[in-house]
Amino acid sequence: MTFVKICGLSTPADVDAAVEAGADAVGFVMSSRSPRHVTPALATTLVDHVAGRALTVLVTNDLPVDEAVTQAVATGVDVLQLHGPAYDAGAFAVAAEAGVRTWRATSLAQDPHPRTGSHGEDALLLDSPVPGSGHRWSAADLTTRPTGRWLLAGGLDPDNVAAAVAELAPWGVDVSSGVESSRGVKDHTAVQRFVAAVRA
Ligand SMILES: O=C(O)c1ccccc1NCC(=O)[C@H](O)[C@H](O)COP(=O)(O)O
Repeated sequence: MTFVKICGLSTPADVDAAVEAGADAVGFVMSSRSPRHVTPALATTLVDHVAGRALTVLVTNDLPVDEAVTQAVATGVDVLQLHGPAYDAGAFAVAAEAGVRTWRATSLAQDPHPRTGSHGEDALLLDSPVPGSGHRWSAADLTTRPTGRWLLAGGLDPDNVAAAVAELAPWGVDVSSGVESSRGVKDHTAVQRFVAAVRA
């Protein structure tokens, strides 16, 4: 069964909508310039609200790795998603030394031949170059398809996700702006439609 992560949640009602729709994971973004940014206090509240009903993922692209690890531990998330070129293999080693499980988010522009686990990560998320933008990258450019635990992301929505899954057979999918009514505001009906489309 395809794993589903709904990313960029910022209220307890968002969490309930994702979990009740059947999402496997929920993501909380800690990135100063994101419309989905959550403070450490809010992230902790949201993780507590999940209460084990889904995997919790802290996502960042601009925190120094030490700070990201500190926040992952403090908020109690299951996984730290280090997103983009700021994080090299050394950064993943820092997280591993602290006992923090990681996912690595990259794009074909950054990493033309992405390989799950190349930085010691538990899963790979293949995204567009601008995270959370809804930009759809071309699967035709994917010459080497990752194997193992990899998630497809970037421009997915309830109407295109089934075809994307059929075409690329990823281990999982991730969505943010494709299930929003306006930037940073989750549309709970769209969340439900997205998960149902993947499951169907
Ligand atoms: O969503 C953000 O604003 C964001 C900001 C900084 C780093 C990562 C961010 N999102 C991470 C995700 O995993 C998104 O779900 C992924 O980029 C897909 O986004 P979308 O194309 O909008 O579905």
